Amino acid sequence: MEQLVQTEMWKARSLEELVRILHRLFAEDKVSVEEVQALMESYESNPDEWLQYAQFDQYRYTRNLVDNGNGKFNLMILCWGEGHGSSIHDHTDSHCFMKILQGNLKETLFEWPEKKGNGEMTKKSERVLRENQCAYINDSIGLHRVENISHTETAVSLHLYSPPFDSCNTFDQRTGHKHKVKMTFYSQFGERTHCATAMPQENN
Ligand SMILES: N[C@@H](CS(=O)O)C(=O)O
Ligand SMILES: [Fe+2]
Repeated sequence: MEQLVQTEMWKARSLEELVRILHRLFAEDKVSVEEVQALMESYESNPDEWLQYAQFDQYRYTRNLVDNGNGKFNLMILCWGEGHGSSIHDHTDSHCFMKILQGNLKETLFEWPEKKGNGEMTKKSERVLRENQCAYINDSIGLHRVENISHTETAVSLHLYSPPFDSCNTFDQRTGHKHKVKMTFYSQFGERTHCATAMPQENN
């Protein structure tokens, strides 16, 4: 029998509703990247709904777990102080959605280095992501670095990773050498954790 393909357009009216719809989408066998991206973009950031998760550190960006997606995805809020950024990194073969909740973040894309990388990494593009925009990346698109380049404003972003992962590779921009790092949460469900390591920030 012929099946009708349903192309629903979701609108998330709150963070809670966003989480609910994400659970529904990820319970299916196949998940559409465009659908998740559009859904995340449809949520209009409301600080009252996410402030409880937004814990900042003085020295580096923090990762704060909001929901573990029934094992299918991790949804987290990242808090970026003025000038904070990540190293160039991959996403461990997962899908990565990144929505801006507050402020702006600069995303720089890089090509994967040659196997025996021994030189400056190739920059592909850069862009500034603004409030409510949702970007997408995976390892076949390339590597990226994310930075809050503002000296006066903090930034907050909402990231969804599927499947969840707790380590990734960082890359030295000058040499292309990679280094595996473990990533932990600064807080989980609003509660501060004991160990917390985010990616060390290179100073380029
Ligand atoms: N992928 C990074 C954040 S970002 O710089 O895209 C992380 O999960 O910590
Ligand atoms: Fe990333």
